[in-house]
Amino acid sequence: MSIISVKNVETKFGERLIHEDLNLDIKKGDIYGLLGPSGCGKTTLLREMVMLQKYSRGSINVLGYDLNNITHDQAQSLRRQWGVLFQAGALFSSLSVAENIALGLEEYTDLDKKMIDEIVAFKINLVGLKQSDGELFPSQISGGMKKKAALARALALDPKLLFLDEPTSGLDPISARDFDSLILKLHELLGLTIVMVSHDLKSIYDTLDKIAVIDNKKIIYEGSLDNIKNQKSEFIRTFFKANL
Ligand SMILES: Nc1ncnc2c1ncn2[C@@H]1O[C@H](COP(=O)(O)OP(=O)(O)OP(=O)(O)O)[C@@H](O)[C@H]1O
Repeated sequence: MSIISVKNVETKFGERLIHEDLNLDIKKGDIYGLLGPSGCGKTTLLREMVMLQKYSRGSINVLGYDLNNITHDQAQSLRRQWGVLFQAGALFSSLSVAENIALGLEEYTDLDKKMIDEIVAFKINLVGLKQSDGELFPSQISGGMKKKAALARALALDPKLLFLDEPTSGLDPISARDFDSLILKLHELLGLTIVMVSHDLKSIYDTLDKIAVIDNKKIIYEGSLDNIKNQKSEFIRTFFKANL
């Protein structure tokens, strides 16, 4: 069953064409990677899937909703069903880790404070942080802890779908591998479908089930990593050189 279906999507910024006729299908339970050279439009596609960016042609269907024909209420309901961990979506520096995680629960639910506190404590534990970390502010925690806190925030509303934009970028190799393990654990534990943009080859091989490679405005490959070695693209050959 497709959780996300992208059909003939074209994206333009002014006269500049970024995507031309993109087609891809993400199945329930996949950990699906969007790869490609810098500037090919991976983040833009992710932003289109979560309604933060408009495309100029084609259609995107997410969890059964056609994003071209969606009411305000349906869009709100859809936003509750996914979690997002974007590079730019940093934690609010004036709020503690726990307050950051509680934000979505306060905005989208009418749960009382005691219930919200309990859910926040559960999510802190789920991502492998200590309860005492919840009282700290973003400036007081490491890069790896910030990613975990942002992940706990993304998971606050028990999403079915998780969008991650270069989740291991900026992390040292140990923290990056730790984050990969966490993603795999959460995928199994929560039955999530995960869409991830990544440049991290180790992370790509350790976590992804399926990939789409965008290059020169098009999807030049969609499939498993096993078949990647048969592809003739210059980007694929250079990028995967170490593993071919
Ligand atoms: N809001 C915008 N207005 C104009 N151009 C934009 C906008 N957002 C992105 N772009 C351009 O679209 C292209 C694709 O950007 P995008 O961030 O999606 O690439 P990417 O593949 O994620 O890159 P990277 O791997 O470096 O993060 C870039 O050339 C970027 O400058």
